[in-house]
Amino acid sequence: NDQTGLYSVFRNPWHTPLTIFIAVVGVIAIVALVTVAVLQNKPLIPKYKYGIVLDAGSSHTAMYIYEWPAEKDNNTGRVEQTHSCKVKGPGISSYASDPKKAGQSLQVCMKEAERFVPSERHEETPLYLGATAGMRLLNIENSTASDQVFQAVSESLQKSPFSFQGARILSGQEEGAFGWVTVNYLDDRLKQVCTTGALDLGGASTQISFVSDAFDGSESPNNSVNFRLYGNDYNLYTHSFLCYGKDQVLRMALSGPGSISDPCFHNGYSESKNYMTLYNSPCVSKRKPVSSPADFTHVGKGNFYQCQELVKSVFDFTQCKYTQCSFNGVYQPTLQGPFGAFSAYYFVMNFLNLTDTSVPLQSVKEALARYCSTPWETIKKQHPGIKLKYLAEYCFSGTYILTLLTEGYNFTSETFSKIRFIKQIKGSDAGWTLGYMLNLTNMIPAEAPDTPLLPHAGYVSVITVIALVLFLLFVLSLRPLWPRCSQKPQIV
Ligand SMILES: Nc1nc2c(ncn2[C@@H]2O[C@H](COP(=O)(O)OP(=O)(O)O)[C@@H](O)[C@H]2O)c(=O)[nH]1
Repeated sequence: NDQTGLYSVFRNPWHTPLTIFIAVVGVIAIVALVTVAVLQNKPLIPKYKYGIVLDAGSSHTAMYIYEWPAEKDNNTGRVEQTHSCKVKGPGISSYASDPKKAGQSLQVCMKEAERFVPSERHEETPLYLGATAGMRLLNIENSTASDQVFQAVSESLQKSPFSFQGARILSGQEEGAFGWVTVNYLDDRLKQVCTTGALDLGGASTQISFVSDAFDGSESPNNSVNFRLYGNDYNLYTHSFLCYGKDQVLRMALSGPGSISDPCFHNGYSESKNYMTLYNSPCVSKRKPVSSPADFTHVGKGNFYQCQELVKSVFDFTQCKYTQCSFNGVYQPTLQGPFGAFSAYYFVMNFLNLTDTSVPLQSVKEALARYCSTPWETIKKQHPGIKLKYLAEYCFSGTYILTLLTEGYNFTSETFSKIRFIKQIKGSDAGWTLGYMLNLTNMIPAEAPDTPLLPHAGYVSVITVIALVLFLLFVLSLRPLWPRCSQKPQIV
């Protein structure tokens, strides 16, 4: 008994086998809990999926490769453009007389895509070709030729290792709506009520798309597109003006009165051009004079204000059967919200150094007027690296853009400042291609996806803190077993 008593005085209660066992199991459990929480929620090694879209425009074709993390397909803002390739040569509609060449022209970019998309993903990567206004016009003019071009490009794309999903003409409404989806997706606006309008200027058509409180679709159902994205309903106004891309408007302006001595080209510019090539488009065929010479000399006289009047003459403001119209009798609700203007809007305004819309509209016009009145020789000397075809047209294109925005769409000096001229948003080009792919791959859900309560780092911290608290509680619960300072004198 005495012995036992002595032993109990010297015994460290932590050294009972049960306590040691519980302590070890407790520590292992906590370490395991934290490790599992960290590993389970750590983003896996990035594995990406890919999608390829070819934008067959009127003046050229461009290929875009998109990628997104394989395990998270439907979170906003996660699909990114990783590569783009400009196809050499003109748009596919220019190959009407030799369709095979349209198919061949795509091969260089398709080979590039094979290098940029990892080979184990080739087979499952969807590949789309969408054609816009150039092919819409060819289809109006000669539908057999348009079918042959599609046949040729489809055959060429089927040879690629990707999963070819078809080549087709996008309607103007789709082009406008998908451009709007792209801009708002990249801007992370799709979970919000306030969205950004989209202004797209091509060579053969132009699109305007925006959400307006004043528009419910009833006045002009053809201009209405309804979306349900991430749990929000959008009633989008969109219109595509065929023939109002800048290349076709240039033809219309040239074929009108005063076309030979042209205020939209610089003083000193003089080029011999062919009437046949000018009129070979359904946009201008009605304007063709009964008897015209084979060639004409296109002479510039560099006057912005006269150019503006000439450009205005291509718009019809005389008819409108709705409460309000933009032009050509097309309904347009009151403009609302910020706008992103891309494609040729950006190329032209960027070249002219006029992308800063905080500059008053009047000053923008004055700067363009000064540019237009600069002699052609001076312009060429100032910009030696620029393709002469583009260089010659910037005065016209800038004038057309300002006229379209202010006279056509009714932007005022105040609302003009809400336009942003953009090429890319967060590294991806603004245009219809991304929105088109997101739609076809069902990557934007109608309802908001369930988002985790906490971000990864926050989640791990909370788990760690809870584990520590549990451990402390556990240690405290063993309090009766803690060694105590004995009141009794210790016998040594
Ligand atoms: N200045 C300039 N213009 C360009 C460039 N790339 C395309 N464009 C012009 O921008 C317009 C875009 O046309 P595109 O996309 O082919 O036409 P869409 O099919 O009518 O949408 C055309 O008028 C082209 O000439 C560029 O790099 N610089």
